Amino acid sequence: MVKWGVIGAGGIARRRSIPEVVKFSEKSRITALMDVSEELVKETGKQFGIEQCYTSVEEILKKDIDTVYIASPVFEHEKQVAAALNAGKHVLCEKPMALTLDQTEAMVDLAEKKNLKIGIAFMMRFNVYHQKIKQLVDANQLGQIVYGRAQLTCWYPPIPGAWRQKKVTGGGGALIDMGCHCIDLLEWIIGPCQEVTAFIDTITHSYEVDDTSTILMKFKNGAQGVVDNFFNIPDLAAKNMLEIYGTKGAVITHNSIGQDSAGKMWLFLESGDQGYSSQQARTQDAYQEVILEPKSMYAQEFDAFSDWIQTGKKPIIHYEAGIRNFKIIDAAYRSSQERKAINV
Ligand SMILES: NC(=O)C1=CN([C@@H]2O[C@H](COP(=O)(O)OP(=O)(O)OC[C@H]3O[C@@H](n4cnc5c(N)ncnc54)[C@H](OP(=O)(O)O)[C@@H]3O)[C@@H](O)[C@H]2O)C=CC1
Ligand SMILES: O=C1CO[C@H](CO)[C@@H](O)[C@@H]1O
Repeated sequence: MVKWGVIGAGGIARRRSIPEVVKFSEKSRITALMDVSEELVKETGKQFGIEQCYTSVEEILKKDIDTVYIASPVFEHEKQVAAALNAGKHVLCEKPMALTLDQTEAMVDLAEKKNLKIGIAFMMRFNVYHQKIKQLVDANQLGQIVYGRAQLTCWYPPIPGAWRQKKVTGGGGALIDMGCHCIDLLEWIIGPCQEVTAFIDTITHSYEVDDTSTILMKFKNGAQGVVDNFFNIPDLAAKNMLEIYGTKGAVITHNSIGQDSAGKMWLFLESGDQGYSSQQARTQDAYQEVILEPKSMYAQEFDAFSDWIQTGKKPIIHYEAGIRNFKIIDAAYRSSQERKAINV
């Protein structure tokens, strides 16, 4: 078992990562927690049977842990990641890894210098439906991939003091917070993106970061893609869909993009070249539903990282995805400001 410490135990860590790792992980044991609130960290420790609970980064890093999961607000990542690496711990960092690309690259350089592992918590790659789609695409079952779309939205009204609602603490809005997952999924499934065009605005809420973002991606293999992220659509109104279309078929998911390890998926495979149909009659739903057993994304991402530490097998969530992701996000913000397409 790899011994993990958690820095920032109160938000997503308490809601999803800690409970799911404690319940489902096979290779990772959380043995220490840290959060700024003593009451919260002790309560969380009690809830999950974790005895070592601290309120300072220095304290937790002195303990006998192999690696840390950093799930504090984004503006804290840079210094906490550096502290962890300097203390000789491997790091799995929540997304986005930092506020800027420069900070992200500096973290990776430090990890390499220290000969330690660093990864980004893009847990959505482990959703069973996304894994299935990746297999179908890699096996050429959908033919040449021509289009992909990934959507993640939530209703996020102004909240006093919320770090996500200020550029200096969150790095940006809907795009960096939620779009990072969507961009990552499309690049992982379709391949590297080479050009981005975007419209990114704040049209509903009173905060400074974007609540409305649509980006158009052109991939090196010729495929095109759309990533749409909104903080101003009611939660139940959006299906958070992943759609991948190829010359031989397509897959569509509903609610597979998000924090739940669940979702629904439909697959259409063409049986042969049907020729051109001038009628365009689409009278029956040709899609078949694919039903898979959900598996905790958070437990899988921890275990893949633990495996990297124990066996050297590189996981699909290593730091390169974090750097690529930032380059595309930066290009998108620039495209929207300069009103032109940007090469990545
Ligand atoms: N992969 C996923 O599913 C998700 C990932 N995230 C990512 O996880 C990270 C945290 O987000 P989220 O959980 O929503 O944020 P929250 O603000 O809800 O929670 C973070 C926790 O860290 C605490 N904290 C604040 N400052 C520090 C500090 N200096 N050191 C340690 N802990 C601190 C907070 O305490 P206090 O509340 O008192 O400030 C809180 O308990 C972000 O990178 C975010 O993008 C977020 C949601 C989902
Ligand atoms: O990573 C994340 C997953 O989805 C959330 C919305 O549902 C985001 O806000 C969050 O930061």
